[in-house]
Amino acid sequence: MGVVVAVEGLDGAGKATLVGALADAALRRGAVVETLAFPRYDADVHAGLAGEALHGAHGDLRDSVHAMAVLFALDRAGAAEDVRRARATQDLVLVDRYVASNAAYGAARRGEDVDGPFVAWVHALEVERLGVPVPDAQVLVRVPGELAAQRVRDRAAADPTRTPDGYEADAALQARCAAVYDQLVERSWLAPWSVVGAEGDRAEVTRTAEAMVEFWLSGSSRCDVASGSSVRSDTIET
Ligand SMILES: Nc1ncnc2c1ncn2[C@@H]1O[C@H](COP(=O)(O)OP(=O)(O)O)[C@@H](O)[C@H]1O
Ligand SMILES: Cc1cn([C@H]2C[C@H](O)[C@@H](COP(=O)(O)OP(=O)(O)O)O2)c(=O)[nH]c1=O
Repeated sequence: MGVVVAVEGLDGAGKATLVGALADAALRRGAVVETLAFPRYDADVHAGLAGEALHGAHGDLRDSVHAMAVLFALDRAGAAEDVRRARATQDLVLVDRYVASNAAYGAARRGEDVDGPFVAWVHALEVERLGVPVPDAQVLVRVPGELAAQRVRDRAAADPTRTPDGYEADAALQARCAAVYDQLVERSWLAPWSVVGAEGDRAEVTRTAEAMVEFWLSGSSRCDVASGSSVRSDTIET
């Protein structure tokens, strides 16, 4: 039975970069690894519609916080079997955005905090009703909002297919979302969290990834990280 780890954070935080480093670290350790990413824009019609709505299509669809969250949730429901199979056959399953993205972005859009109705609604919808598998651990890639926004702008400048979507272009939303993510961590919402800064260089990302993979795959009770690394894992439990 493998470990399912969801990697979360703002747009441009460095999630995909960390997922890549975690996968490399696990492979170097001889582990069998699978990587998934949500939304699955190309593989799932619900995600496809949500992605198009984020870029202004489908009338007022984007205006509805709940409608957008239902689409993202149905995308995950459609992948639930894949996640269960991966957990059964792999040592480590890395998921770039998962249920907590819906909780953080939806609550932020509604101006709610972690105790508001939206976060509870996401849990009831995705976990209790749709049967989306609960992850074993979650990682918040936490960087200052301005750095994440700059990375989104740089990415768009380098790749015209990555124009910022409606959420990415909304700095106030990203700031509220960062606050909700911090509350989700504080509450150990859904599963234990660890927090990683991604402001350092690539070598530091690699060191951090190696320490985290060692922790998950060894099942040790605490995560020893080289000094200078920015991982905070006191919320990890085994
Ligand atoms: N630790 C880091 N140091 C410097 N640049 C980074 C780091 N992590 C990510 N980046 C860069 O920031 C941008 C966004 O990273 P990415 O992993 O795609 O973020 P996300 O998946 O959270 O949107 C990319 O151009 C990436 O190369
Ligand atoms: C997966 C997911 C994403 N989102 C939001 C977060 C992002 O701002 C946006 C798009 O996801 P994102 O991961 O940024 O996709 P990409 O970088 O490929 O465009 O959707 C949710 O609100 N709920 C979810 O369940």
